[in-house]
Amino acid sequence: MPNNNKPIYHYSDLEKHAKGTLSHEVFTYIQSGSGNEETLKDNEQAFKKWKIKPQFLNDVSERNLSISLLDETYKTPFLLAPVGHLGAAHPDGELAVARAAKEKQVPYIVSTVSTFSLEEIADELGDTPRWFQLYWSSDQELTASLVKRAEKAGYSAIVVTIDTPILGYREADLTNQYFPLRAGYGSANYFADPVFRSRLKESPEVNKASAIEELLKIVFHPKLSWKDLAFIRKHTKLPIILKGVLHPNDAIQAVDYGADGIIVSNHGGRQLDGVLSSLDALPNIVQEVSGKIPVLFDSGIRRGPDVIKAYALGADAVLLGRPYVYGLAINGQAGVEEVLEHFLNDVDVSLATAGKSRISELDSSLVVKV
Ligand SMILES: Cc1cc2nc3c(=O)[nH]c(=O)nc-3n(C[C@H](O)[C@H](O)[C@H](O)COP(=O)(O)O)c2cc1C
Ligand SMILES: CCCCCCC(=O)C(=O)O
Repeated sequence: MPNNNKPIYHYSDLEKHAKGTLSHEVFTYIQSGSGNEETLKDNEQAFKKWKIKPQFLNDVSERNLSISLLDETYKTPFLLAPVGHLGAAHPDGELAVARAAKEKQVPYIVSTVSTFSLEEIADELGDTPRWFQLYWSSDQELTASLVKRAEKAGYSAIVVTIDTPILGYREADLTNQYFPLRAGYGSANYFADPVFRSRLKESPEVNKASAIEELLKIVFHPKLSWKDLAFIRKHTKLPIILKGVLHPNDAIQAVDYGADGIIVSNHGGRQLDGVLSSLDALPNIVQEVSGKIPVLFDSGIRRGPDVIKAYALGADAVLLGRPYVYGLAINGQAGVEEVLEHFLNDVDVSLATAGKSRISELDSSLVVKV
């Protein structure tokens, strides 16, 4: 990566170099959180409260980083979190991420608000595992169409983001008056959709600005409630995973309403500021639903030991967010690959130096809260 030809390891260096590459508005959109950014900071701080208690002399000469999830085996212990509007970070956007994910065999959760269509991204991914993150539109027919297209394009799970009935109060973006959809990034899935197109008076090719304004009216569905999950179930055979669970009661509801998995996440501190860190939320949620449905985790993963701690606290998989986006901003596909390579090495070294050989060996006996 362009760091005087030196590789970039530190998360703070990734952030610094991305900042030097991107416009102020785009960098701020990626880096910032909502409100006073307390939750954003807490996400990283929470990892410092947990310490690893390694046990040695276990023969860790051969290690395995693979995980089992929803009847599949994934080669890497993390998936790429859905991050929208990636064309703002790099012209190749999600296509570059897809190529890097394919190279490193890392599963990719593609955002609804991607800059390229879910079909174009799937073409780049080949047989790399992929899930589709759904922003459930208030236009139900459009929602059904997105889900059907994802299934047809080989996505193997639908991730319904539940923490975004509307967008969080993002003071930094409001200050900058920067909204990536309006800036032209993130509408590809809608503009390619026959249902969305049928709603427009003029095609997006003729009047892009008006198509984006129509999209902004229906992108979220604030009326959504638990019973609506049956609607998606009717339209797909794919597993349905709810992203944004922080309360154990929501985890229990997820099981009751037939979800196939949940992601404990506070959206990287970008929705409600003042919510608890994802790591603080994890143990109670695991206690309620572990063994019933998989519990995935994101928000604040920056290094290998963070991955170890999340698994030790009961996560069945973790998602990587901002670090790979900074890699993309700095050097496109190669930048993402470098971040993934370093992360895989870091997790491998962290596993061995914690005295373990497999991700599946990580449990709560390995950590202590201080
Ligand atoms: C720039 C940006 C855009 C995001 N876009 C989406 C999105 O489209 N859908 C979604 O469910 N989550 C989205 N997220 C949240 C991520 O999926 C994930 O929860 C978050 O990045 C985790 O926090 P971390 O990156 O600080 O670890 C976005 C996050 C960022 C930073
Ligand atoms: C009006 C569309 C906004 C999409 C938001 C993408 C996202 O999740 C984020 O955190 O930003």
